[in-house]
Amino acid sequence: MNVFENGRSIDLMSVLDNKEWRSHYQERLKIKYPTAIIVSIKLNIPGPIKSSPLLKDSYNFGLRDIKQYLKQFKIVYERFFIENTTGPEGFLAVLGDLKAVKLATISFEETSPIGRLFDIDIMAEQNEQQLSRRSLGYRARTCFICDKDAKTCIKQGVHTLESGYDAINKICTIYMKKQITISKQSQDQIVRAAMTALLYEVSLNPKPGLVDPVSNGAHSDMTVFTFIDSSLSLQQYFNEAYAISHDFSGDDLTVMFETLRQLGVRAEAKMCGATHGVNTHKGAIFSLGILISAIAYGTKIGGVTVNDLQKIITKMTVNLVQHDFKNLYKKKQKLTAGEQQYQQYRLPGIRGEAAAGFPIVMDMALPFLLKSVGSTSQRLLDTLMKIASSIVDTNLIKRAGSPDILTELKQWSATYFELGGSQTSAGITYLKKLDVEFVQRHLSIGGTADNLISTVFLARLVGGI
Ligand SMILES: CC(C)(COP(=O)(O)OP(=O)(O)OC[C@H]1O[C@@H](n2cnc3c(N)ncnc32)[C@H](O[C@H]2O[C@H](COP(=O)(O)OP(=O)(O)OP(=O)(O)O)[C@@H](O)[C@H]2O)[C@@H]1O)[C@@H](O)C(=O)NCCC(=O)NCCS
Ligand SMILES: Nc1ncnc2[nH]cnc12
Repeated sequence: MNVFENGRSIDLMSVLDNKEWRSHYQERLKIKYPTAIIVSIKLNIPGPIKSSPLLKDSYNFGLRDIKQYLKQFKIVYERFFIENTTGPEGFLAVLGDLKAVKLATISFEETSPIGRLFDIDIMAEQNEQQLSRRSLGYRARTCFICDKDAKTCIKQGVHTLESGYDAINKICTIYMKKQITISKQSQDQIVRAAMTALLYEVSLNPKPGLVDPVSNGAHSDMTVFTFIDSSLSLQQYFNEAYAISHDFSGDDLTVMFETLRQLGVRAEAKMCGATHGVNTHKGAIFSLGILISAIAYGTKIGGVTVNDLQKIITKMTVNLVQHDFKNLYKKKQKLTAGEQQYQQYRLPGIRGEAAAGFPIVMDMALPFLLKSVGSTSQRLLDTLMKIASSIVDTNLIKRAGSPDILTELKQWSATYFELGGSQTSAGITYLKKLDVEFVQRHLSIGGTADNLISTVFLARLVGGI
């Protein structure tokens, strides 16, 4: 997730003008609400980009939290300027003790994962000075990169803007993932969501090089019917994956994963039986199996956040990359594309994705899909191309014969979005053109399709599609 994406840079003059405007606004509120405490809430974002769609989302989520921290006080006025190019900000007038209000906002700053990005000023008509953290015995705000005094780091220019952006991205990504919760659902609901995801993905058109109801893309051995047969053959596996994980009571989640893998071997064989030997869903068997297993385990008692789901998955797959890729040179059988690419380029492929907790799906594609607008088809096409912007698709690399193809994939994705994506006829025409090019060059983005399947599955479970 890049929270600065689609953000516009502003100049120093605008920042200074905004500061003056804020100060006047505060003064006016102090006069209008002489017995209230005025709370100014803005984001603390270094650099020229102060606003973007995701920064506005982060602000809105944080605001909801701040109001929770202030719930014991009566709010008599509130006004927010979310669209300000200088960054979202707003004002509250609350009735209560100045110190108590300040302590509540400090508590938000210190305990909420997104609190560090917020700058909250408290003032009242009777107090000339703003109440500071220090005056209440708290240390000054810390730098979100190195944890030292923020003011010193800023003054001395200790960090690059890039490292600041990285830190902000991390804070926002974790925070957003904590906001997405998969509630406890029945085995049937989970399995249905997996089946839905498989069928939605193959029904989507136009996809570059992939199979859909209109075209077989760059796959001469598959049609949409092969995918329907393949999908239906997996229903029992999904049920089993859920059952073994729901019943798992040990602490070592790699044991649960090992059991799952044995089911996966059988599911792959069943898929091959249903498709007459064609690999339609090998990646999806692996990824959806892990997701179902982690959800079944994580929702035994109640809901699980996407952040916690990721933690479960990384515990399940902690040894996966080392285990699967050790001694490849001794292997008698022909190496798979994934193994061969690890040996040649050190690309960890789908195993690496799993071991990292599927970051493309959970950090990027899921929040993107949940926020996307338009018809189901438009939302899924945009999500597919979003995934294409950062995936290391080993299926594509295998077809192209080199990882250099990833640079082209990034560019295709960027051009698609520059043209307006699925919302414009230019974007759709471009996808159709890409499909023709993929077929001519015998390219396919099977890994990207698998990531879309995982994303739709999760979105379905959180009611986002
Ligand atoms: C770990 C396993 C999934 C398998 O590993 P393996 O080494 O056998 O496979 P990989 O080559 O690593 O590829 C795995 C499939 O994952 C998809 N994928 C690729 N990149 C990513 C990514 N970044 N994130 C997620 N998923 C990704 C991709 O699947 C799609 O492509 C399929 C078509 O591929 P292919 O068979 O090569 O067919 P074609 O392109 O048509 O080539 P030709 O036929 O023309 O030559 C399509 O089905 C999509 O699903 C990769 O294929 C797992 O199987 C495993 O654990 N294996 C170890 C043994 C085992 O325990 N097996 C039991 C199963 S749990
Ligand atoms: N629609 C599709 N076409 C080709 N390979 C895929 N793997 C997963 N979905 C696919």
